[in-house]
Amino acid sequence: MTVLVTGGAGYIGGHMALALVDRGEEVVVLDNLSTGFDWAVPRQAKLVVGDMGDQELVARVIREHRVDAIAHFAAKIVVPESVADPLGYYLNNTAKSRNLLETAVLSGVKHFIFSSTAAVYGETSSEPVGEDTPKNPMSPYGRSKLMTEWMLEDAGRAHDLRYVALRYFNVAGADPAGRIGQSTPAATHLIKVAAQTALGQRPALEVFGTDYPTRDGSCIRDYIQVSDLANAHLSALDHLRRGGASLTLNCGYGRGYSVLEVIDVMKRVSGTDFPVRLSPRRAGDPAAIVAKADRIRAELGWVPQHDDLDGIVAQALAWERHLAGRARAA
Ligand SMILES: NC(=O)c1ccc[n+]([C@@H]2O[C@H](COP(=O)([O-])OP(=O)(O)OC[C@H]3O[C@@H](n4cnc5c(N)ncnc54)[C@H](O)[C@@H]3O)[C@@H](O)[C@H]2O)c1
Ligand SMILES: O=c1ccn([C@@H]2O[C@H](COP(=O)(O)OP(=O)(O)O[C@H]3O[C@H](CO)[C@H](O)[C@H](O)[C@H]3O)[C@@H](O)[C@H]2O)c(=O)[nH]1
Repeated sequence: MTVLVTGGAGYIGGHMALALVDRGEEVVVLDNLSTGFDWAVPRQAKLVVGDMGDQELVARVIREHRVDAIAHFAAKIVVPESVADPLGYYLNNTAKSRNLLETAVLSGVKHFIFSSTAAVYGETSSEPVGEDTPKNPMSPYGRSKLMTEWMLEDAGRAHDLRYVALRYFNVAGADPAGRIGQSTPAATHLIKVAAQTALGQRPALEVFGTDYPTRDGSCIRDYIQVSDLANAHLSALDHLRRGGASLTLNCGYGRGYSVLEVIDVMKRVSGTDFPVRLSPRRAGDPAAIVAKADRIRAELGWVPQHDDLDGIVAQALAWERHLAGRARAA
């Protein structure tokens, strides 16, 4: 039995590939390396460089590696880019996911895990956000993901395929053992950008909006550590292999931190008082989004191990230092 990890050369897929090989699973990664890195794939996993929408290639990989489950991470993930290039996002994230799903069904793969996102909810009035909250995605990125959830739901009803769709909240941190982390140089995620600023790689950290209706005026997010998230996928895989029913679950800790609170933690953990600029709101940012996080614990028995913002920030910082060392050595 082999798990096919699409997007396994990327940030979160790479942590999943690592979590799988760490517990002795056979893993094949399929990645087109558009934002991923071949060196991020664990050496015990096989890397196939190619496109997840290429049905001939995917069918061959499934056959040759006797794939029994697909963990589908491959996607374009930058919200403002999706606003500028919606059709590119619908092609890569929705149309190619359709192809992948069809290949899975035709090839007899019965277990499918999908990387969805809290971006499917959009601006919400309820806090924390439960899985049944009405979906109102604010960007083509969020819509491209919601459409894939719908395809999964329909395909699951029509075919012998069960799935777990995991809606990640804000993913951050790195492998606690320091083997991999978030490596995209132009990443826009707050904790990564704050780590780069603390190391002097950026002149200042911008706070996008301080006039939100929140406790300190800045946006509130639920930051989930990336290996905890990978472990949630392992639990999802075990659930499906046990014959469990299809599920759609939030992945978050159920607690929110504001942008200003995250900055304080980064300053304290790094010991650097880096410059911070108060800037206007960034388009498309909801004021607050925090997971209602009980369903995943009940359904999968998932128990987070790294629910600690100081630790998450320290991991992000350590990984950024590692990347700077790599760049100097290159
Ligand atoms: N990072 C977050 O905070 C976050 C939050 C919610 C959901 N997600 C979802 O998690 C998944 C992984 O995100 P990430 O942060 O690791 O991003 P990432 O950019 O690091 O990883 C995506 C990987 O997919 C690959 N890829 C993209 N299109 C492909 C294609 N057509 N064929 C083959 N490979 C392709 C890229 O090369 C890359 O390695 C995505 O589906 C994303 O929507 C991420
Ligand atoms: O330099 C920065 C970067 C971010 N922020 C703020 O920090 C918060 C978090 O922003 P991120 O860019 O880190 O994350 P988002 O909440 O925008 O989005 C992330 O989580 C979403 C789910 O909630 C989606 O899945 C999306 O793919 C993923 O990037 C936002 O209020 C943003 O305005 C800043 O103030 N300055």
